[in-house]
Amino acid sequence: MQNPCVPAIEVADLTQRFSTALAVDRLSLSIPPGMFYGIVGPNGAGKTTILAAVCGLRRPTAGTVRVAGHDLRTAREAALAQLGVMMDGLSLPERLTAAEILRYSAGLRGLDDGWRARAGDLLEILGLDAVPRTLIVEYSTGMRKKIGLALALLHRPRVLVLDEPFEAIDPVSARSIEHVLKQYVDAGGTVVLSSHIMDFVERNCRRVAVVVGGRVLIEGPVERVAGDSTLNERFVELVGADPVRPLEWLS
Ligand SMILES: Nc1ncnc2c1ncn2[C@@H]1O[C@H](COP(=O)(O)OP(=O)(O)OP(=O)(O)O)[C@@H](O)[C@H]1O
Repeated sequence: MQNPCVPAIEVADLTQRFSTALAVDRLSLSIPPGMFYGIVGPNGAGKTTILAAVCGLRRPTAGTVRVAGHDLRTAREAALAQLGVMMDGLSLPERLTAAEILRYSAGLRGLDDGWRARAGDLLEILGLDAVPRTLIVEYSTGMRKKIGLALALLHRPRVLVLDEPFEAIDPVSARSIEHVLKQYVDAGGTVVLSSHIMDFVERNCRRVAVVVGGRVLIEGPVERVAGDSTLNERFVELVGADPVRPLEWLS
């Protein structure tokens, strides 16, 4: 259990400039420990860029990130030790099986023997035990997500950062993953995730930040952000629905 007075993640004035784009613009967020926290926004809003900075995968142009009180710039090792990360594009040893990659990760992290039971549980719950000889290189997109989640959880981090965890995941697996994440939060962990699945965010997240153009448009308890609408309706209202004109060539 984390100290309830110390935010799980604290982002202050985060700015990320790419050559052609200002992806994140002086963004600040304080994410309390022990809850699901959702970051939502339209395509290109900056969600992945924010999460990459939070995980120390990209050094921001400006601003600070603290993980459980540890500044990523001045106490990087302590900050990263608190984190489990699942993001697309993280490279995996492609010629290993799921069990081998978990063993490899446990060795790299110097985990004590308890990792074996956790690895077995994770492989079973995520359905990866059904394909014990399949190499990562042969995995589908959804299977890669699942092994990514298992790797993120193996060392029992205090904060899990998940970029689009349900993208490409079938409904049965999604339910298993939701169950695992709920248990993790019930045990005091913090899940910070980006998602386009408003239904999931509404059902599970205690707080949500709506990010547009690299800035926070609105942040707060999900029921307050949603107001009298569903979160999905509120999102469309906030972000602005594109007018849909009929395409004559389709009729
Ligand atoms: N490596 C990069 N180089 C240049 N521009 C980038 C790079 N990565 C992201 N961007 C730009 O930064 C902005 C934010 O992108 P980001 O991927 O963070 O958005 P997102 O909210 O995660 O989008 P999506 O919902 O589509 O995944 C976009 O304009 C994108 O084109």
